Amino acid sequence: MEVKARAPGKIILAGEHAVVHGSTAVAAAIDLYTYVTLHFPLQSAKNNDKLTLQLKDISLEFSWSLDRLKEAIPHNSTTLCPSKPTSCSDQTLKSIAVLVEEQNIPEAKIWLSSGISTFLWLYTSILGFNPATVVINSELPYGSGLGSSAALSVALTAALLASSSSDKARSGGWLSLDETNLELLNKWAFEGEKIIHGKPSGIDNTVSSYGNMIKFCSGEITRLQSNMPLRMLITNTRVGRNTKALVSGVSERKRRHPEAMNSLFNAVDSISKELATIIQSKDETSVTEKEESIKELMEMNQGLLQSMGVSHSSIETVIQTTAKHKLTSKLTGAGGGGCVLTLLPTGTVVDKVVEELEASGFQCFTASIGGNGAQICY
Ligand SMILES: Nc1ncnc2c1ncn2[C@@H]1O[C@H](COP(=O)(O)OP(=O)(O)O)[C@@H](O)[C@H]1O
Ligand SMILES: C[C@@](O)(CCOP(=O)(O)O)CC(=O)O
Ligand SMILES: [Mg+2]
Repeated sequence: MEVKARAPGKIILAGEHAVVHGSTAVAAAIDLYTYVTLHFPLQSAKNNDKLTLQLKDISLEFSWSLDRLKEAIPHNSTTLCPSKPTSCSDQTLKSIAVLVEEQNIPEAKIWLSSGISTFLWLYTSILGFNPATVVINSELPYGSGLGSSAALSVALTAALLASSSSDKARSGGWLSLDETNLELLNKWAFEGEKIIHGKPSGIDNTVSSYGNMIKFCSGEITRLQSNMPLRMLITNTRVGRNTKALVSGVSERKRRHPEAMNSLFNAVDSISKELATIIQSKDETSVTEKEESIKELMEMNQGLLQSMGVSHSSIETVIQTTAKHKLTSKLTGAGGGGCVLTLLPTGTVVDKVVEELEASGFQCFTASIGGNGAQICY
């Protein structure tokens, strides 16, 4: 039996980092996905005593005996409760880290460790110690601000919950989830993000679960209906970084300068709320006027992110390059490298700016904004 799921990456239009500290943020799904396929062996099959993880686009495979997993991860199979999202305790995370270390991940790919830990926690928490081969394939760049960690947690959880549900009539295509299942999915995915992000806000897994565009503040979700064209150029600086470390760095700066940092967070909150209002507005304001306001809000948000200490010279190079073409850019996601968003006002011709950015070694692409959320396929 086989179950598939997919979940999108995302861009944060405004509010990253501040959203971890209770400010409003605006995010949208993009049409780059992480795919998860669960293959369950027949009872009679010889390999039905292990759990195998295949990371297709990275060409790596990991395998654990079910007995080894039972030793390390304290799950009582009789109390397995997929309907009750549970955090991975520090103690269990340490045991899971040993299971990951035993796999001898190549040094150059050691950044995978937290993703594999998330996989082990979510798999055993939702499906228990059952044999399977889990194949994961992603279109998203890793550690680049496009929410690959959230897409992993959401797609994996969607496949696991789908495989544990009773009605598995062949769907013949991608099916979206109902509100009840989306809520459960999002809560489990948030537990996965905690392992990778340390202290996630929840916006990434939420927009990956629900799709489209959302306004998010301390767990409160508002679905946004855009009433204007929004085209963004995404430039990957190809500078790797770690969201958990960057998020922790902002928290440390807040500990050292609480009042100043809270003022920054309040300013970001206002920017995100104004952005959401502009995107949804149906008044007679022209698209050009709305685009000019959005450019200004992006510029202000970028300045505040610099003050939080999460910009990077590569990001500044993209910003300066696009500014020469009268375009406005801001980092998206955790920063410190990763991806940069550039607003493309109606009628913008991007050839020249893309040529200049790629000549600097950056990778440019446009992704459609506000697509599907998590989907399953039997
Ligand atoms: N398909 C995947 N397979 C395994 N691990 C993944 C996958 N996608 C993401 N990850 C994990 O998530 C980490 C990147 O998450 P993060 O630092 O939050 O950056 P971002 O979410 O912007 O990509 C990777 O280092 C890896 O541990
Ligand atoms: C920095 C933050 O606001 C977004 C992180 O995005 P990403 O993992 O870099 O794609 C963290 C969070 O909201 O959990
Ligand atoms: Mg992430």
